[in-house]
Amino acid sequence: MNMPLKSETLDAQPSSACQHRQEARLPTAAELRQQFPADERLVRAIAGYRDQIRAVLHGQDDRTLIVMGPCSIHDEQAALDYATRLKSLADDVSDRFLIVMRAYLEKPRTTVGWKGMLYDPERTGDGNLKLGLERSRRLLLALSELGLPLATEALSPFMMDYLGDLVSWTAIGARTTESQIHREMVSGLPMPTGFKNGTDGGIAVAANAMKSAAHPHHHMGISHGGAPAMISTAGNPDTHLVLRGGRGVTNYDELSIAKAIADLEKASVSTAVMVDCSHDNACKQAERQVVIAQEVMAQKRNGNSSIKGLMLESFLEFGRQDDGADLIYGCSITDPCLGWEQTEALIRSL
Ligand SMILES: O=C[C@H](O)[C@H](O)COP(=O)(O)O
Ligand SMILES: C=C(OP(=O)(O)O)C(=O)O
Repeated sequence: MNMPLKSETLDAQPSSACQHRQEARLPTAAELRQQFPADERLVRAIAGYRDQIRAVLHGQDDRTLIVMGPCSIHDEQAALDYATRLKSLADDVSDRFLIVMRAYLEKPRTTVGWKGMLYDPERTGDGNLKLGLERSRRLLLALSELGLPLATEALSPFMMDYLGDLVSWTAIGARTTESQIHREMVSGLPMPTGFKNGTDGGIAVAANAMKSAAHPHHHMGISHGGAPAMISTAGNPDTHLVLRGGRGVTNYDELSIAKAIADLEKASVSTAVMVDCSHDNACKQAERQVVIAQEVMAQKRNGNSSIKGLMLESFLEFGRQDDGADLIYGCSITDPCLGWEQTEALIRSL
């Protein structure tokens, strides 16, 4: 049975090829960037943010990198409101902390679920990548205009071609750190990148990922102009581990961090570590992030110079809600987040 095709479909496929999929044209990365361009001033600012993050990771800047913001963005206005507050806080604490906003547009799912604004901006379940790409790029431009460095999770290997010029730090998630395709992609990325430990808590996959991503690769891809291409990458020297716990076991305590650093040393990769205070470290209880962040910062103050950063999931309102009618403004529809008051109090207390 052939599925009915939506508008702007591609040329007819041989019948055996179209039984299980349909295709709809998307703008090329070059087209989207041309439609929503980043001006010279923004490009320079983003290059500067990336350099600052590198300096923290390589120990030339003593500040702590904090990647913080909503688990996912579903409402542009709420993201902008959050960013406005965050920018003012970031400026106040800029002598101690380099704050980067989580502007996560893609969500990796354990099985199925909403995959983020990029895929399904109207959350109908039908998917609309064309609109998702446009809204995502417009939002990243608007957030960048506020003067904040931005972070994403790089899930689709094609996303960075569309949006990567607006991103200062990115993560490869726990579910994809072992993927060769993601390691190849990181090898060609112009920004510092954190590899999460695996969902089982394993550090070796992240250490292997860092090794692989530091190397040049040749891989299949799509050019900015939209043609199939062999992509050749130079290797990314600015990767690091993100500890996020695994299988309900945390890994932010002194012993776990020391063990992770020893594993990184053994693998001869960077020992720079960021602790994700959420996910399995918080056992999905957002409020736990507060004590975790305080404990990790105490370890750093006590001399653990490998600890370079924290990740926090935070939004305007505490907790999470199921998607549907009558949504609470500024409350996560994926993982639970700290609310703004708690977030601000935490950062100032650190
Ligand atoms: O960060 C968000 C989630 O932890 C991740 O996307 C997995 O979500 P799920 O287990 O609800 O699918
Ligand atoms: C999905 C995320 O994290 P992890 O890959 O650690 O589950 C995230 O940070 O949003």
